[in-house]
Amino acid sequence: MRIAELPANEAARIDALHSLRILDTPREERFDRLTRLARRLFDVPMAVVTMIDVNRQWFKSCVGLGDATETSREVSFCAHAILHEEMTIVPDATLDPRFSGNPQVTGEPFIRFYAGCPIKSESGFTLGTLCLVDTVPRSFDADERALLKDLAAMVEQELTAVRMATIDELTGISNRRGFDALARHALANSRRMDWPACMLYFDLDQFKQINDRFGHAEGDAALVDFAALLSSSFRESDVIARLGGDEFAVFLTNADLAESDTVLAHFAQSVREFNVLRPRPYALAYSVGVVQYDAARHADLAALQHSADALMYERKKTRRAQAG
Ligand SMILES: Nc1nc2c(ncn2[C@@H]2O[C@H](COP(=O)(O)OP(=O)(O)OP(=O)(O)O)[C@@H](O)[C@H]2O)c(=O)[nH]1
Repeated sequence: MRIAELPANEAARIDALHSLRILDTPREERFDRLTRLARRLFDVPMAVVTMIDVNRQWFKSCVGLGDATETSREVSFCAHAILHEEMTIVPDATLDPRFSGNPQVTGEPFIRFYAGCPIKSESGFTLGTLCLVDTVPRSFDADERALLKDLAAMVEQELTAVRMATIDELTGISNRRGFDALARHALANSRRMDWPACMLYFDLDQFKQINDRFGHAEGDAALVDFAALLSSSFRESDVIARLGGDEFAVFLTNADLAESDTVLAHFAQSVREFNVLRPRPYALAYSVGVVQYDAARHADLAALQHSADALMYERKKTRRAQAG
């Protein structure tokens, strides 16, 4: 078995993949219908949409592989397929030195045939593949190649649709819909693992004044700056979003109130430094409410969000009163 080398643009490719925020999201019918269709059209037992992450291949959708959601990158056929512009066809894996000793060939699920068509991001990075797998050797003619390419293009369209529906166009972080999906998933995970989780609800102070005094474009720039400060201060595993207007939220997994306060202090310092080092005609200021998830108080994510919003509003009122 040969382990695939890394693509030349690996760091930028991983950034592009992570910015889609699709990894570890739940299964979606829009992708499942394409893998089901592929399995039927090509009469293969397995069809998968994979994303090649740093150390693993993660399945956005798979039929015929049971409940598997990922494998290590080392044993991934698709880690090889993403190195090529054209699709990768392996008629018989036992005869291919890259794969003959692969545990997925020598053992379950006994892969023999593989066809993987690269899936690209809108910016042109190969994120993963749409692949077909069979347990018997087979050939793949020109018509079949064209058909697989068409299906891969449909997967790319769905990825674009997901991005457009879940990412805030101005700031590039998740929008409300993206936040709801990712944070709900993260909350379910925290409950299962019995981890603490916190919701942080931010609202910029006096934001309307930035628009009124310096123009809408400057207001937009302030929102972009704030989103970038959030993104650089929190972990990649945290869910960061612009919920709308000048409201932002962060969902912290495996963090209690004390840890949230530490992270928030670090964030406040970053904002202070930003205001000094990148002087704009105004300073960024915000109010924030932090609430730790408590199953007895919060029936669901919406209830948690509501508590954090209410607390933020209390803080804002206090700040306003103090400002006089
Ligand atoms: N530039 C810009 N402005 C926006 C955008 N979305 C909403 N706004 C403006 O954001 C402002 C939000 O107002 P508020 O949060 O009520 O005002 P504020 O001045 O921050 O008030 P406080 O939160 O009480 O300090 C409104 O004036 C909206 O028009 C956007 O995408 N870009």
